[in-house]
Amino acid sequence: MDYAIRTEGLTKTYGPRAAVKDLSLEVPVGSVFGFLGPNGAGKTTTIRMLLGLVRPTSGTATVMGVDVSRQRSKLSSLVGAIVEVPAFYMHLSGAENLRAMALSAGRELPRAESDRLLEQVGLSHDGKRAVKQYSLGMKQRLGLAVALMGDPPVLFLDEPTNGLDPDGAREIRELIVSLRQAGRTLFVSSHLLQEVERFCTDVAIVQNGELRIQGPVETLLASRGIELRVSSMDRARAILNLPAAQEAQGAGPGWVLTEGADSAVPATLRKLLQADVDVFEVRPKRSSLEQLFFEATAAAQGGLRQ
Ligand SMILES: Nc1ncnc2c1ncn2[C@@H]1O[C@H](COP(=O)(O)OP(=O)(O)OP(=O)(O)O)[C@@H](O)[C@H]1O
Repeated sequence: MDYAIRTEGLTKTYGPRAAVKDLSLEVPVGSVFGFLGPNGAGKTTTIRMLLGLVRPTSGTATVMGVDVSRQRSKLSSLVGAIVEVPAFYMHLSGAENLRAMALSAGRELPRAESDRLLEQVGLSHDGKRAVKQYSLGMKQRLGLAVALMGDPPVLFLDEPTNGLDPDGAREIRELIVSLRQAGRTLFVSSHLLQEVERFCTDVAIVQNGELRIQGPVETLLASRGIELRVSSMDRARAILNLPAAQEAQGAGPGWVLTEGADSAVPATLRKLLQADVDVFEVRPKRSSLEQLFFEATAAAQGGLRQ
């Protein structure tokens, strides 16, 4: 497995407090990696270290094989980032802003390239309008166009949908998926677990600067049994040998939960139907990131949280 980003024991302390503690991350090439955690968990500090903006207190981090502390000068061609909505020249157009930003970074941006960047972020038709007329979502997309200058293989987006309305957030999500399809790796920090579940391929959950869980979304949220909505819960439980009072784990009244894999569905249905128990719905019980997060953080707090 090739990793676009890898950290080992990454730590940043401010005075007596550790903002990030002993963090070891593995971000596969071509993934959309959700970096999740509540406010103050250490997400921004981690991103700043990975961008070479903050020096780690200890530990190592590489981006596309480049050590972020020792080879900082090589990082700029490898990464693009939006850490906050960038400060634009409000009276200039989107295209003019891109050219101005490129100039301030010491290079001329050919017209064809600014057109291509605007197209990539869905701003082709608005490139000539002044940025002061842009919505927050459009400004965020223009920020992404800035991050995409030089075509870096890795993009860092810190809370990219913060403050956006549902339409703006959806546009950013679609953009993230299309940027990944072009072969990039996207490292996306967020505290919005439900939202991230929709587009991330991999996630890490951090809390108080420490890693709680990481892995591919598909594996982490794998099926945890089968839920069936039946005409008689008592009889279904007796036939399937399920413990009584199982509602707490199931989806509520009328539903029973079996531990079988998806492949056990036909045999389970046959047993119930042969015993005259009607089955109205069958579905795999999947975990959600939210559930995973509460389980992971509760374990760290000695099981205090449900
Ligand atoms: N320059 C600094 N000096 C002192 N403490 C800091 C500094 N930067 C961050 N911290 C502290 O480190 C901890 C982690 O902050 P960080 O901003 O990385 O968290 P976050 O997960 O990005 O949170 P948010 O979602 O609120 O931005 C916080 O307790 C914060 O107060």
